[in-house]
Amino acid sequence: MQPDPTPYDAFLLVSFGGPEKPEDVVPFLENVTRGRGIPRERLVEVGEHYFHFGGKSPINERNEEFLAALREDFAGNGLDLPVYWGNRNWAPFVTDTVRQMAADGVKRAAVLTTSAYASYSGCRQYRENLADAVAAVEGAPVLDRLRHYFNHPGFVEAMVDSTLTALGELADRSRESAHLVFVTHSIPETMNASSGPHGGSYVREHESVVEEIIERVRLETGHRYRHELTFCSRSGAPHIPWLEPDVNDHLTKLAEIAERLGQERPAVVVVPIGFVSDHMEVVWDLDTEAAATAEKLGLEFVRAATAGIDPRFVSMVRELVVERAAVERAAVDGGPEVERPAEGSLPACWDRCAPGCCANPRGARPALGGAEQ
Ligand SMILES: CC1=C(CCC(=O)O)c2cc3nc(cc4[nH]c(cc5[nH]c(cc1n2)c(C)c5CCC(=O)O)c(CCC(=O)O)c4C)C(CCC(=O)O)=C3C
Ligand SMILES: [Fe+2]
Repeated sequence: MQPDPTPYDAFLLVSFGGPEKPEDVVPFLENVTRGRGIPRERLVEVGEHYFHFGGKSPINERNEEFLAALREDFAGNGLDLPVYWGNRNWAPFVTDTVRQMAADGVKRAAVLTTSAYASYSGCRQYRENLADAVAAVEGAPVLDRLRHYFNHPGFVEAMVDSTLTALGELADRSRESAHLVFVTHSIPETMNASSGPHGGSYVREHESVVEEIIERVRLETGHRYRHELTFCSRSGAPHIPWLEPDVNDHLTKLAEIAERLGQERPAVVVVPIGFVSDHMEVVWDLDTEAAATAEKLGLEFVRAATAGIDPRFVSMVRELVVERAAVERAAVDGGPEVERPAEGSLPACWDRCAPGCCANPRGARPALGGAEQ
């Protein structure tokens, strides 16, 4: 059966954006941090990460690969929707893309952001970007932001498999005693406290993904692995608390504990559940920095793959579009209840955010995709 995309006539992927060349790095960082009170030293340091890779972030190429995979998946499954792409911080900017969509006659589009979890940075700020774009473009299409997918089977299963594959890369003798070190982007504690409709969603959603992966890996291997949720890419002023432990500190602690107990140092599998593709945080903070920390500490280190263009993750996007289309049709014609798959302890995420969900620390601004729309 052909999937029915009605009421949608387009799909829009919204992402973070990244620099393409050395001259882009400083203006990109200015876009990201405008009005955010990030210390200059931190910007210089992060700039170095980009210069280390020739001034080019991998994120745009990863998104282009993802878009190509989406187009192929949509076409192969009879979902006849044009696919667009816009970013918050670098070209193609969301507003320019929305202008193009209006020019192409798009009336209503389903929108996926590349962040899987609730938080101001990963949710409401994108909703503000969408509101800004719609306000700036005459005749802009209606934009429906799709639900967060951290617990969608397409994401969870891709991450379970990448974890199993990474475990398989460890030496046989170190496998069972290995630690799974889950990693996501650190955010200020206050941003976690205001994430989701009642606060704390950012950490809670990650914890549910961690538990689900641990349990699924146990079903596959018969072994419940020791694990921890850790954080990377801390930014901001030093006196402002951000989520911890930092991944490097955690690796250091694992080595110290082994030392104290007179045990062999454990192998570690780093599982980047907070990042959907190999962008700068993954290739720098994990593959470069955390790998060097592990090497210095004498810990065997493997980094699990990100969801990337895993076919289940790609199909998930199509399934979310078709699901939301059915939800929107049912709201109009009272059609049957729509199945909304989700794995683990939390239900499928809401489609429209409640008022105040992932509150803006700088005060309320217009945001699309709220319950009032
Ligand atoms: C939750 C979250 C996600 C995941 C959700 C999502 O995907 O949106 C994310 C993604 C990303 N963050 C990225 C890059 C940066 N993030 C920064 C700064 C910050 N991130 C924050 C949070 C998040 N960030 C926060 C609270 C700040 C402090 C400033 C502020 O309050 O806004 C800075 C400034 C320098 C610094 O402070 O580190 C940079 C350069 C890139 C691109 C990487 C590439 O180029 O491949 C991506 C995908
Ligand atoms: Fe970030």
